[in-house]
Amino acid sequence: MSRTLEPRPPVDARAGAQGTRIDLDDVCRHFGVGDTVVKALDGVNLHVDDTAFVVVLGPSGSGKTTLLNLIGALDAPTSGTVRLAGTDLTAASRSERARIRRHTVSFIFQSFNLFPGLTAFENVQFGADVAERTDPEVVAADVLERVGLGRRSGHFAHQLSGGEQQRVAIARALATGNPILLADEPTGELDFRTGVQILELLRAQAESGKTVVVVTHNREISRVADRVIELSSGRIVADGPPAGGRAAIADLHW
Ligand SMILES: Nc1ncnc2c1ncn2[C@@H]1O[C@H](COP(=O)(O)OP(=O)(O)OP(=O)(O)O)[C@@H](O)[C@H]1O
Repeated sequence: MSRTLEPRPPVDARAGAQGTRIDLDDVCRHFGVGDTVVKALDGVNLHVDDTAFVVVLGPSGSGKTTLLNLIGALDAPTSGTVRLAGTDLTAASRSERARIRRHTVSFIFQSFNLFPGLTAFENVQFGADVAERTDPEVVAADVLERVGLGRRSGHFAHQLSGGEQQRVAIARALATGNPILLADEPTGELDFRTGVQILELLRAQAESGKTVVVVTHNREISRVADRVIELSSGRIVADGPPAGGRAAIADLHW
């Protein structure tokens, strides 16, 4: 019996009226290491109020992953407030933060992080299960098709190329239906051609109504962003559209 996918709810219906909003006010994240304090983030103000493809750029150690972890409710700031889709994460209970992780944000990692003992289909279904989607199997089949891997659904991670694994990881994130995608160096382990395909897939998500935040040290990737946020030593040192205007993905080189 073939089943059809229920119409996807509009982004705002799942995440509340403020859907894809990200708000950080005066955020510091300091780590005590022995006698010293590492200021991973130091007075960050950031407001993303529309769906967009946002690239956070900065050298190693500038605070990119720390920022992503705070936006994704995986970590809490030392001071300041982080609000996601209108919910103040810094005032939220643990269960409220868990709800945000389930229904608002999804992560994509540099090293894919697929479950090796699960097939591509099962990895993707996991995303739908965690987000408590109705009919997770139908959702998984739909998103695997959308990332062009419908025919590889029975394959395990070790049977897939790096680019295919990253597409499965993106499908797993999409299967949640969550409105905000956070990607930490998603092309870092891929060759240029495959990296470009992954960027195209991520850009398409922003164009279909999600907010996509990509952190990278690769300045070339920032050329295709709607907005580029530059971090240096835990501070935002630039925030705006790419210098020279947004480039087409086909014009990238690295
Ligand atoms: N748990 C921790 N304990 C101590 N210091 C930490 C911790 N997490 C991060 N840091 C420090 O905070 C700073 C920012 O780290 P972060 O990982 O956010 O940088 P990054 O820009 O993502 O770097 P990379 O590009 O190398 O991944 C670094 O100096 C790092 O060593």
